Amino acid sequence: MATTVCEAKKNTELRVFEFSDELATDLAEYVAQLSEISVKERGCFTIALSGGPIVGVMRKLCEAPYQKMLDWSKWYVLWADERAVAKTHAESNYKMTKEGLLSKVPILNSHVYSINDTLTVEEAAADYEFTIRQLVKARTISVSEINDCPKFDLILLSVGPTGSIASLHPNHPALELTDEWVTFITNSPEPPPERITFTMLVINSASNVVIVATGEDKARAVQQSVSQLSENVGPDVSVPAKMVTPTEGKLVWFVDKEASKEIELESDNFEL
Ligand SMILES: O=C(O)[C@H](O)[C@@H](O)[C@H](O)[C@H](O)COP(=O)(O)O
Repeated sequence: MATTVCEAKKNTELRVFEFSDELATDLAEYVAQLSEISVKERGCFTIALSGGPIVGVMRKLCEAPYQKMLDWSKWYVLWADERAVAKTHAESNYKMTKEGLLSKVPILNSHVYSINDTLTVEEAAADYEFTIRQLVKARTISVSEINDCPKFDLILLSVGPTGSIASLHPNHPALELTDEWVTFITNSPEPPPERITFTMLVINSASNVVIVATGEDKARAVQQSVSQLSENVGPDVSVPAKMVTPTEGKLVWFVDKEASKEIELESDNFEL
């Protein structure tokens, strides 16, 4: 199977890859292009990452030509969600990112904004929102003209088997928050239970959102999230990934063969 690219609806694209290496290569190229555009237009590139397979699929950015080509000194790195554990803990998204990306490319330490792991999860969420407010105030992070929300150049997410994204899980009240930028949960169905997460408000205010789906256990979630992309449906809190519809931005799904098993690419839902 060659790489399949579908324009599922305006500003939403679905890319399906036969091999994981192809997915990683295309993702690296896509992130590199966004970085180049943002640095040219705004002088910096703000990216928010999540956990799961994200750092692994970004691996090609640490290799030639990107390792030397990208203007890493202009990158500002934050997390769309983080587990409330110490930064040295095996489950810390920061630790995973440090080992897989930050230690391999010349991103400035002063441009890396991790969660304060000495606070309670509730305090850490408020503290992280404050950090983001300062970056918005300084215009390091752009601002949405619609709702004054932070407008990240890229939010890079991975979908969970239930359709979760960041640490927003199906039917969780956090999905319906309309004021907060960052919130916390204490009952994540996936361990560890305490996490902080961007709200849908911030995710949907980004200039670009990427959702990565790898592995057969994501097939159902991908099908549920993308099958109605071409229709105008209201928010469906039972499938958080389906709620990702950037207001002024673009969404691209990077899906591997296994995770694409339940979608019918030839259906009327997609224009090939
Ligand atoms: O820190 C986290 O747990 C995440 O940010 C979360 O969004 C995760 O990436 C997905 O739930 C998919 O994770 P898996 O691929 O490991 O199922």
